[in-house]
Amino acid sequence: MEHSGAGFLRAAGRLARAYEAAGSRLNVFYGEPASLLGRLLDAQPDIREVVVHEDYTPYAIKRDRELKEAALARGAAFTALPDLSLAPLRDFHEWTGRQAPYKVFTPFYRQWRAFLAQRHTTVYASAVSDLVTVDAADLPDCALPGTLKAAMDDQAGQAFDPERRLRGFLQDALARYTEARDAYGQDGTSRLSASLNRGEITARRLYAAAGELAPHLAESWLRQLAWRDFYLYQSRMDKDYYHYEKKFDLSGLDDRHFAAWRDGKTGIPVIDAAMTQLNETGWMPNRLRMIAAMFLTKNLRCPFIYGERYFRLKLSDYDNALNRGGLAVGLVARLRCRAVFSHHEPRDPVQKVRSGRRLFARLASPRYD
Ligand SMILES: Cc1cc2nc3c(=O)[nH]c(=O)nc-3n(C[C@H](O)[C@H](O)[C@H](O)COP(=O)(O)OP(=O)(O)OC[C@H]3O[C@@H](n4cnc5c(N)ncnc54)[C@H](O)[C@@H]3O)c2cc1C
Repeated sequence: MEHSGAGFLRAAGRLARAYEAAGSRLNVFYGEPASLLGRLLDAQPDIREVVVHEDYTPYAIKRDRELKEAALARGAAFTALPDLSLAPLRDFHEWTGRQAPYKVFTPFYRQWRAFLAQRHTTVYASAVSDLVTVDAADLPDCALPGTLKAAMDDQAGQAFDPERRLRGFLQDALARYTEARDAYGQDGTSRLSASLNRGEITARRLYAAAGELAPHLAESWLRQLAWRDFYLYQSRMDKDYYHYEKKFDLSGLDDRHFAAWRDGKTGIPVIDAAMTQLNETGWMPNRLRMIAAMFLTKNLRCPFIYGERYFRLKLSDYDNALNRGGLAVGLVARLRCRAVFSHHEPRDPVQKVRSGRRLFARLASPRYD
């Protein structure tokens, strides 16, 4: 199973055990979401409201529309909370007073900081023990299949606590973050992306904790959280975001070198080390994701969708909007705006990765010793 899927199920398992410890129950069903919800509401007429977290991928938008229809058809209210991003994106866009959405990061970032300074939404205060749950175990034919159940019951990483990781990072590592985040031989970033993406901790909590524990140090870290919001914003506002491959002509590109890239056999140490790290651990630091994606699309001239699909299978923190943003931005920028593309591109990429980046290559891939 994919790294990110397994991670999601393990996180769901941790949540189920937290409910159990609080004397209640997390009900998990397997099947087509809207039809399951309909069956659940029919079986439990006391449920008056269905609450979900807003999500912006094409699949999620369609799923949530169908869930809403199923709820309303049975007289239950439907509420979608906009808490995936740090700034609620619809409110933010209205607040800016703009017609056209931002397409460039820096002006977006300036307004985003100003918006948060004025209107930061605080973290929800409810704990698992505050929530009332029902026992819906008798809904027939919708138990998790065995492999998914096993992944949910897998207690590897049981002790992982995103809140503890967050506090540890803010107290011990944030002071070095600006230098360390691109020094990929070190472990200088928070490693909270997977927890954020599967909803174990929210961006709001990160923002609040940074304000409490290290306000004077947090700017360059908040800038990275702004990138996350920027891609989520683009994914909502840009109607082509999930369809660039249909919009642009990729016919001049080809996949001849994709297998070498995927298997870490390009002969360029830093690329091979980065891909080896990904293949063996499900992780790759941000700067290496940028370099590996650029190398695939620009140097090897491979369509970005190959890299996108491969990262989807392998990244433990895979997220559709962020992965597509990271990968497609090079392509779109190259087609629309050369200056932005060049900004990310080393002047002579092959030379630069060959000369300057051997340390990481040796750490992650001993065959380069
Ligand atoms: C090609 C490519 C693919 C990517 N795919 C994903 C993906 O599938 N899932 C994913 O979560 N991130 C993705 N990113 C963004 C980024 O690489 C990761 O979020 C980051 O490496 C996570 O490490 P961290 O939690 O230690 O981040 P930190 O440096 O501690 O940053 C804090 C948080 O800010 C956000 N963030 C940091 N850098 C970026 C960035 N460049 N873009 C957007 N958000 C960012 C993340 O949510 C991160 O957890 C991708 C980037 C590229 C270039």
